[in-house]
Amino acid sequence: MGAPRLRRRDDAGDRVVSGRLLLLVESNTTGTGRLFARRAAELDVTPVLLSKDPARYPYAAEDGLRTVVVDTSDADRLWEAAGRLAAEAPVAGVLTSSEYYVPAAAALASRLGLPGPSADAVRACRDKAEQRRILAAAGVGVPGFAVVSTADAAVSAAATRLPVVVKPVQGSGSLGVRLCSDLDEVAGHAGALLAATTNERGVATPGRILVEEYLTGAEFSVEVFGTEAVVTVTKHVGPLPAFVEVGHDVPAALPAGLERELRQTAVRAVTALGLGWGAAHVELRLDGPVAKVIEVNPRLAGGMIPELVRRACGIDLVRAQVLAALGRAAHPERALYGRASIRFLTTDRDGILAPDLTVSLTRAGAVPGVVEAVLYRAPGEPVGPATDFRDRLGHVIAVADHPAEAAGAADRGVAALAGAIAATPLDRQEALT
Ligand SMILES: Nc1ncnc2c1ncn2[C@@H]1O[C@H](COP(=O)(O)OP(=O)(O)OP(=O)(O)O)[C@@H](O)[C@H]1O
Repeated sequence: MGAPRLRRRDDAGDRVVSGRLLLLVESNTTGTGRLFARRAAELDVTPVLLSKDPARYPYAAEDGLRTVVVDTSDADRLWEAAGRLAAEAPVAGVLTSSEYYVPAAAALASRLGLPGPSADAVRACRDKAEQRRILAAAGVGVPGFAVVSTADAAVSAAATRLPVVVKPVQGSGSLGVRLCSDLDEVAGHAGALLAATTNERGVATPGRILVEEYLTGAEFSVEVFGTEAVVTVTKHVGPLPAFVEVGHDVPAALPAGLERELRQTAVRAVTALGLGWGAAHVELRLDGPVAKVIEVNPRLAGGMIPELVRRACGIDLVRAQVLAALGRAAHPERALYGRASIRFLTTDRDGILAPDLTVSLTRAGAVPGVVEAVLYRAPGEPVGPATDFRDRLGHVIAVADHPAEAAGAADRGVAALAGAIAATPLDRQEALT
C-alpha cells in the first residue's frame, strides 16, 4: 500500500483529497450511509463510494462524494478497484452500511489486511436459516423454525404452528416478511417468495425460506459494539400482516431485570455467531420473561437508530464504526442522559402527497420537542399502505428528558406530518376529468 502521502488534488475535480482512503462498499438508502462518509471526512480520511449504480444514492452527488463504478457483487472486480485506488493513496479501511454488502466489505478488508469482522461469520449470519441453527445449537433463544424450499413443505411446517411468520432467508427492511394466519396464506406467500429469483438488489435468491413460530411479545433491539451491549431500543411495528418498523424509543425504559435479559441474550448471540467486531444490531422479542432473537444484523442499525443513540446518549456509533474500520480505538461511552424517539409516517390507505408539503413540515417541526421532520417523497406523489420499509413516507425525531415526553412529542409530530397526505389518486383523477 506504500507510505502515507500528503494531501493532493482529486483527479475527478478540485476537491482536496486527504492522504488515506476509506472505501465504502455500496450504502444503505435510509440515512446512515451519508453519515459514514461525513464521519470519515471529519476524521481526515477521504471516503470513496464503490457502487454498481451510484445514482441509487442521491446523497453521493449532493455531498460531492467521490464514487467509483464497479460490480460490487464480484469480489475480484472489487479487489481490482481497490488496487487502482491504492495506487493513488493508501487504503486505510473498508466499510459498508448496507446489509447486503457486509460479507463483500468484510472479505475485501480481510484481503487488504485491514480491520473488519470475520467474513465467514458475517456470511453465515446473513443467512437467517444458518443464523437460527447456530444460535439454537448454542442455546440462545430463537422462535421455533423450519427451513423449506417448496410451498408444500411450508404448509406442512406451518400445520402445527399457525399463525406463522413466513420470510426470506436473506433480506432487510421487513421485505417479504409476513404473518400468515391459515394454510392458504402460507401456500400463497411461500409460493410467491420462492418464485422470486432475485432480490431487490438484483442478487440471486437462495431458493429457501423460513417458516417460524410467531412471537407476540414486545420487540426490542440491542445495539452491540464489539461484545458490549451499548443501548437497548424499544421498537414499534405497524399493522399486521406486514411488519413495518414505524418507530423507535431510545433508550428503552425497562425494569433492570428485563434490560439485563435483553442485553445478555444479545451479547451471547453475537458471540455464538463469531461476530464481536464493530457494531451489531440484535432484534429480540419477549416470549414471557425470556428474550428470543429475531435477527442479528452484523452491521450498524438502520432506521435512524444511530442518530437517536447520538441524540439521547451522546454516543456516535457511526464514528465508532468508522474508527474501528480504520483500526483506531473506539469506546462508545454514554455522555448524555436524554431520550429520543422517532416515528415514521405511513398511511393505511391510498392517497397522494399534497402539492405543498411545507405546511405539514412546519407544523410537525413546531411541536415542542421535535428536532427533525422530514418527508421522503415529492409533492403530488401517490402513496399507499406500507408493506416494507420502502413505503415509509417520512419521519419525525423528538428529544426530551423523559421517555413518555419524547414518545408523545414524536407521536404528535408525525400526526402533524400526516397532514401532507391528501385525497386518493382516484379521487384526484375524477376531480380532474
Ligand atoms: N418469528 C417471528 N415472530 C414475531 N415477529 C417476527 C418474527 N420474525 C420476524 N418478525 C417481525 O418482522 C420484522 C422483520 O423481520 P426480520 O428482522 O427477520 O426481517 P428483515 O427483513 O431482516 O427486517 P429488518 O431489516 O427490519 O430487521 C421483525 O422486526 C419482527 O417485528
